Amino acid sequence: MARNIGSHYTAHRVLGRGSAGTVWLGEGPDGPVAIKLLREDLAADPDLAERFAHERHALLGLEHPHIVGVRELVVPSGETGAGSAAAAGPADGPPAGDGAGGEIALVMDLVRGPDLRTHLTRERRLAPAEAVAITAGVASGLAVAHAAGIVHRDVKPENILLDTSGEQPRALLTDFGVAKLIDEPRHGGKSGVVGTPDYMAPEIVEGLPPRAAVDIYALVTVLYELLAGFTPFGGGHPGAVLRRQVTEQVAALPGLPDELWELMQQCLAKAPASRLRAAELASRLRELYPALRGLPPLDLGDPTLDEERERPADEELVSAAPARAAVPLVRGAAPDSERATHTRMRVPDADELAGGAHGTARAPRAPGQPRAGSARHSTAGARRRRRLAVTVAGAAVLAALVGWLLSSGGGADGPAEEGGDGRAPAAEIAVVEGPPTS
Ligand SMILES: Nc1ncnc2c1ncn2[C@@H]1O[C@H](COP(=O)(O)OP(=O)(O)OP(=O)(O)O)[C@@H](O)[C@H]1O
Repeated sequence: MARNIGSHYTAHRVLGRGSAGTVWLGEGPDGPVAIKLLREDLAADPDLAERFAHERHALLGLEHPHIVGVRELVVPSGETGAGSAAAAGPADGPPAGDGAGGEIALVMDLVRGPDLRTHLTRERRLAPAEAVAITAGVASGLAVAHAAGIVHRDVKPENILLDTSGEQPRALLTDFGVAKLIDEPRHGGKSGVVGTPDYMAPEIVEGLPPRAAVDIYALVTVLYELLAGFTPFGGGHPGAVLRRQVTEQVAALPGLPDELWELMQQCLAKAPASRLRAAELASRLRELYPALRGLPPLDLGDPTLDEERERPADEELVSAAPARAAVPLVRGAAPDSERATHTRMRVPDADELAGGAHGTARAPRAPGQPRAGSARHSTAGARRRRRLAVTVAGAAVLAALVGWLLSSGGGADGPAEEGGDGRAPAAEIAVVEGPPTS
């Protein structure tokens, strides 16, 4: 049943769900739109509504062929920049944006086509030219955002939509600024980080404030994944992934032209200052594009075989995590026991922080050669893949925690054998698995 959103928009049916809310197919004065309605428990946070209202200008101001445009922001009445009022809908549908239900909704351009996760799952790996074209487009969108002082902070395949309505598919980055707004601490609250470990730049793990270079790191991680079918440091426990982000070097992808690989390595550098800026990344990728045309997807092995071998290890890992009361990904959210997994960790000492003994970065294999690690990065695994995101009370604490994690047994590749030593936990990482991507 249709519901009003603000005074100009109507939501018709659900297109998909994310961790922060539900996206609806809607209708507005200028035709079809997508409407992202934030979860009730998030929207009920007056600070969050205020932050969205405060960022209204930035959210609505980003216009670029590779960015999903935000047309309207509907926030509870009383907040600066509130959307227009309309009658509230029934409890089971999307409520209206008049403040009665306290809703926050982002009215966006409707993208006709799948998200990149869905596309990659279907294709297993993309041909270098396609992967590079997608990445170059998104990089050009990022360049505009970065020039406006906006860092995305959550670049990943789920947030890249493919418009397939034209002759050539066009990649568009969505969810700009949403991660930052949701992540910001309440007044007087603790600081924290929210992100998806596979794409999280090392400086975030180390507690530095996220700057534009984190988006470059994440985007080139996406490029790596499009080419390889798995991310450079993914697999297993999220804490282990975070530790690899900080300590391990990315494994080369056999069969990739040197120039492209060198570019990727530069953008995956641990030091943010070493990475290219978005505009340069876009133009360098476009320069490389003609030489890549006609190259087939990389031949790195059979992901189906990986799936068979790797899935049990992943499940063991989840069940090995100590059970705790559910802790939400997003601060203030209601726990969801069905999709939550958790781990808790103590602060390591200096020796432990040195880490490194349990390195788990995987070298790409020759065809047919099995790969140790998680099913999350195989294509078959991706079909069942649930996104992992991590939230940490105190980003600096995370920096210490991840170094400790593998050395004390939270690592992806040996969780069961290497249990904790019984020291009392002093801080924790809460891990929540998101719903399957639609
Ligand atoms: N502008 C849009 N046009 C068409 N479909 C969209 C649009 N924005 C999002 N969607 C679809 O809605 C679904 C949910 O999107 P949403 O951004 O809420 O979640 P997500 O990015 O998958 O996860 P999360 O928000 O947890 O990172 C996705 O499947 C996406 O393809």
